[in-house]
Amino acid sequence: MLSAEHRAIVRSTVPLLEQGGEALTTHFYRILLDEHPEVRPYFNQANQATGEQPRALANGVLMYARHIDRLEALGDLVGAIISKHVSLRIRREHYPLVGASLLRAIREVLGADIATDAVLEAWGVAYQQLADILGDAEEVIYDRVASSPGGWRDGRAFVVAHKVQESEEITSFHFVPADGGTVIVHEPGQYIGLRLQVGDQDARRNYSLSAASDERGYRISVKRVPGGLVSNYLHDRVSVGDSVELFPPSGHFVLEHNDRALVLISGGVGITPTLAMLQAALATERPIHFIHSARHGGVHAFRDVIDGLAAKHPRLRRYYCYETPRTGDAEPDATGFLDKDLLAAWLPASDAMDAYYLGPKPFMKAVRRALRDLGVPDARAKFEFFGPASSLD
Ligand SMILES: NC(=O)C1=CN([C@@H]2O[C@H](COP(=O)(O)OP(=O)(O)OC[C@H]3O[C@@H](n4cnc5c(N)ncnc54)[C@H](O)[C@@H]3O)[C@@H](O)[C@H]2O)C=CC1
Repeated sequence: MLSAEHRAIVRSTVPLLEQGGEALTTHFYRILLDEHPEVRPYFNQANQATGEQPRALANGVLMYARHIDRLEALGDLVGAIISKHVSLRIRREHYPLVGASLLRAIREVLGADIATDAVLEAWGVAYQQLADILGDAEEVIYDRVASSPGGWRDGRAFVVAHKVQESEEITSFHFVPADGGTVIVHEPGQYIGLRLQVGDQDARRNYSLSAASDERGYRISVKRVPGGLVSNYLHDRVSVGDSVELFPPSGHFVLEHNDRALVLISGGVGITPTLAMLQAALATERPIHFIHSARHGGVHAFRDVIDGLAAKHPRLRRYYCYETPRTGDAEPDATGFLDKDLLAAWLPASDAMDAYYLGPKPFMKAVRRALRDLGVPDARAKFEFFGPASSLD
């Protein structure tokens, strides 16, 4: 049971975590992955290398410690973590491994003078509280999804029904269940967990679903990431008829249904969830502004699809921005980086819209700043970003 004294100790470690949180979590991940190789499939090694994963965890730990007296203030962060865990099928038995590694890392990085037995005890109890909150919420979702029409628990075998090259670097995969059954209807914006055996490695990844659900299957659209284990394997080795294992859809970056104009702003492969959102919104009467940035025409996926929809639905306006167009590219609406001036010209009135945006981090930073400058309230500008939102400021 987390006592007032435990809470006080945890709170007092916040400044230390703020200074050294990343060093701590980098060390923590090293301990966890070295001593428990069985959890490696849950972590994308590319995100480890860039420091994204340790950073995201540092943020989570810090926010938790800061709000230990008022956990409800964590709001969206807890939902995002739970969604991520659910999509990778994190189980209760994983939490003690993480907890033990975290405590050891605290002791080794901070040293015994700071990380006293009392500090470690307080963090041990606090971590257990967090593990219980997350573990309980995750079990509820696993049960609910398993008992929904088309739902399932754990992994389910799917077969690749179509594989479609969408650009020089993005390829779509349509999966249908190997058992011939239906699938749970996902919300536009959600992602799915995929489990693959790549050589002797068991790998798990999330991919945004790039089409609205039709109960028969799912589509993801994957960018080939240089050096990426799973994306290259999918592009080069996975073909029609092959099997993959999927975990049920999850994620809370989802389209909110209302009458306001819908603004979808994406950069690169960040286009994927906006495609599912667009499809869903086209079934309503909402005006839609679809804004997409690509480096050039060769890597611009789904242009034909969007152009076709815009020709059919006059309330869909589409705008494309190419950073550096190549000779022979179809004409974009603007060149260079998407910025405030372009958005000002392309957006509807700021008080009558909901914006959703995602793409690479510098793009998201630029869009966030521009939307704020244009008077779009943060509550009307939603984004998906697996790291501290403050790092977008
Ligand atoms: N569900 C999710 O959260 C998803 C997230 N993503 C993220 O989206 C990102 C997409 O990356 P890529 O396709 O590699 O992008 P990319 O490198 O091809 O760039 C996409 C666009 O962003 C623009 N851009 C870059 N820096 C900019 C800046 N400072 N200001 C304005 N525009 C800028 C580029 O000009 C380009 O037009 C990935 O980092 C991925 O993590 C992608 C899919 C789903």
